[in-house]
Formats: sequence, structure tokens, C-alpha cells
Amino acid sequence: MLPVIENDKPWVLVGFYQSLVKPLGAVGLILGMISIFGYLFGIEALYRPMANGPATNPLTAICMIFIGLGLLSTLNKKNQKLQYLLGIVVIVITVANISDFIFNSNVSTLLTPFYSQVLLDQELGKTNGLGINSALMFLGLGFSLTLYHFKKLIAAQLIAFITLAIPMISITGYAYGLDEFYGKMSLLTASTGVAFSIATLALTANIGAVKAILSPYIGGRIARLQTICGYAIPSILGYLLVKSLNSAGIDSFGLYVVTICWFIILMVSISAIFQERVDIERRKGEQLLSIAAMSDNLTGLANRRKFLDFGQEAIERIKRTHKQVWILMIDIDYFKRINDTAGHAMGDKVLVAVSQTLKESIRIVDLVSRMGGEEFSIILIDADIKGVELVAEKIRSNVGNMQVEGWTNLHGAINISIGCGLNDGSQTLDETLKDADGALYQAKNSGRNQVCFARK
Ligand SMILES: Nc1nc2c(ncn2[C@@H]2O[C@H](COP(=O)(O)OP(=O)(O)OP(=O)(O)O)[C@@H](O)[C@H]2O)c(=O)[nH]1
Repeated sequence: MLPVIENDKPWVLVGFYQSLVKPLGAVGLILGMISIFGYLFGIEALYRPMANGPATNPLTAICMIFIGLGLLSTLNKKNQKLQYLLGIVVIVITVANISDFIFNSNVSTLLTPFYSQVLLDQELGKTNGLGINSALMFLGLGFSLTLYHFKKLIAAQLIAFITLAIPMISITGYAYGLDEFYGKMSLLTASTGVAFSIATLALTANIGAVKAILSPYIGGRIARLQTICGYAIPSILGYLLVKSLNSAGIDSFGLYVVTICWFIILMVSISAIFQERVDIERRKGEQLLSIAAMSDNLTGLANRRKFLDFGQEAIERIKRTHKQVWILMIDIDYFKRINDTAGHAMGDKVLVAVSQTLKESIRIVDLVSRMGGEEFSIILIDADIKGVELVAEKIRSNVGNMQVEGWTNLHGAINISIGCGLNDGSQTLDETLKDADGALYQAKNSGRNQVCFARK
């Protein structure tokens, strides 16, 4: 029996990335709760990490808690409904907020807890609100979670990817000192947004562009290098230039840098998908080639090469386990006569039928190979002499009783001779092969259609 050749590398990075969902979801949830505690106990530093910077609005904190819980619930099959409901609630909150921006209405203030504190902050000239960028970011996260729940995985991945750009732009704004880039989004919200987007992307790490980028093969390695360089190099150069330029035109320069970064990442993701597809074909081709190199064309059994590899490994193993390996050399009796009387095509049919019968007569851990012509061999793993006697006899009688399509009694019986050789770890494979061959010779000389043992 030809074992399946397993040459697929483990997708370690995909597994690692998926394992980030829980910690990242939990971090976002905790940060959201810390902000709410800040409002509850009047500790401003908890919801406004930079003294003069924007605050984490209570509505933002609630979205953080809901998305964090939603991400954690994806890991528990019992809480699947919760994940979808939390996503919907976040969508409702953010849509209300975005409508307020568009229609100049006030719906979202009704949904905002600790609103008096928010008003007080605003009266004191401090920034405190759910900005349009934060609202769009949470809308994206809510949509991505909901789509994930409904198994629209590629759409969920695409939205998570677009969503990641929003907090990254804010972080670039903080790094470059461009306040238009972050607006009302606090550094805490931006960092949580990055963590959430990364976690939402991780939910679909085993498909699409994310899988392609995390591939252990060459396409993945190139894509990862391009992603890191494509983001880091323009960002660092942009930072150095922004710091050395005078203020005029800095905003548009920053915008240019951010656009370049995301355009590069988009291009890398698309090319990674195509590269991974081509690589899958290459891997399949390699797998077929290595199967072909180890198997016999006519019967599909393992060939002599596979037999030698398998036998050597089996002998190495029993040197540690102190068990026995047996090699059975099998030859079809008077096969030349079968060819001569029934024709070569019928001879081939007999070879295929014998292969099938041999395969069906042994356990899955053993190996049958075609050594060439009408000669076969079987390696029996962890067997003892009593078991081998039984198996060899069963094989001989199974072949004698097998049915071959188109074969009539006029052609005579199909029989085999079997020679058995033992390896208990103290012989080489070659020595056992010679022993089994000697026993086969003895079986042939003693009248054929029988089993002989080299040593008992
Ligand atoms: N149809 C067919 N015949 C093959 C194939 N490979 C080898 N043979 C034939 O198998 C026959 C082997 O004959 P011999 O080696 O004389 O042995 P035998 O007739 O089986 O006699 P004993 O082994 O002594 O019982 C030859 O006629 C080969 O041509 C194959 O792939 N297909």
C-alpha cells in the first residue's frame, strides 16, 4: 500500500495569527472598560491619555467593549449569536453618529452615557466626541464581525483590511504631528482600532490575501517582506521629510505618504493571492512527481525504490522497539505461460488483480510493492512467525481463489510462491532480501504454489 506523501509545510503563521484574536479582543475590551471607569469615577486620565489630546468618548468606549466582546465570542461556538448581535449594535450606534454628521441631527447624543461630562469637556474647549473617522472604523469592525458570522469571509476580510487603514492613518497623524489625520480620535482609540482590525483580519487568516501573505512558501515570504518594507520605508522617509520641511504642504505630503503605503499593501495582497495560486499548482505537481517516482505504473503499487526506503526505515525502527520485520518475496507461478496462452493484455490484467488481492490481504501499516515483472514483495511490520505463517497462507489462498475478468478455467489456475525472510534488527535489509529470495527459490523448486521460510 503506497502511503500518502505529505510534503505540505505547516502553516505556523496562520495558526499563530489566529491565536491573537483572543488577546487583542481582550485588550480592546479592557481599554474600553478603563475609559468607562474613568467617566464613572471622574478620573480624566483614564479616558484622556494625553492631557491636551482628544478623549475616548463614552460611545467610543461602548463600541470598544462591544467589539472586544464580539471578537471573544467568535472563539466560543455557544456564543455565536452574541457576536452577531454585538456587531449589529455597533453598526446602529455608528450609523446614528454618521447620520448626525450628515444631517446635523442629534440622535447619537441620546445614546451617549455620561453625556453631561462630554458637554462639560466641550464647553472647556477639550475635544470629546465620536469623530467621523472613529465612527467609520467601528462601522467597519461591526460589519466585518457580522459578515464573518454569516460566513461571508472574503467580504469580512476586505472590510477588516479597509478598516485597518483608518486607525493607521490616525497613528501616522500622531507620529507626524498632523492633527487633521486623527481629528477627534484619541491615541487610545487609534491603538485599540489597530488591535481590533488586526484581530478581525485574523478571524479570516486561513483564506484569501491574509492566508497568502502568511504562506510558508516562497510567495508568502516575498509578500511579508514587501508588506513590511512597503509600509515601513515610505513611513520612515515621510516622517523624516515632514520633520525637516516647513509647515506649508505638510498635510498633503502626509496624505501622499499614507496613500502610497496603503496602495503598496493592496498591491502586495493582490499579487500574494496570485502567487499562492501558482504555488499551489507547483506543490501539487511536485507531489504527483514524487508519487510517480515511488510507484509502479501498471499496478499503482509502490515500486522497488519505495520498498527499499520503507524497509530501511522499518529496520531502523525495530532496532529501538526490538520487534520483528518480515519480508515476503512473491512470484506468480508460470507467468510466462499465462502471457503465452492468454495474451500479454490478459497477463497485465492478472498482474493488476494479484496486486489488488495482495493489498487487500495485509494491514494498512504494511507495504506491498511490485519489484519488477511478475515479482512482488510485502513488508510486514511488527509481526511474529505465527502471524506471518497465517498471513502468507491467506495471501497464497486469496490469490488462488481470486476472480479475474475474462479469465476461464481453460487458462488454468493462477498461483503464487512465497519466500519469507526475518529481520530482527541484527540483519541488513539486503541480507533479509537474500534470505527471502532463497526461500522463494526453495518454494519454486519444491513444486510451487506454497510458502517457504528462510529460517524458523
Ligand atoms: N503481461 C506482462 N508480462 C510481463 C510483465 N513483466 C514481465 N512479464 C513477463 O513475465 C514472464 C516471467 O517469466 P519467467 O521469469 O520465465 O517466470 P515464470 O514463467 O513465472 O516461471 P516461474 O517464476 O519459474 O514460475 C516473462 O514472460 C515476462 O515477459 C508485464 O508487465 N506484463
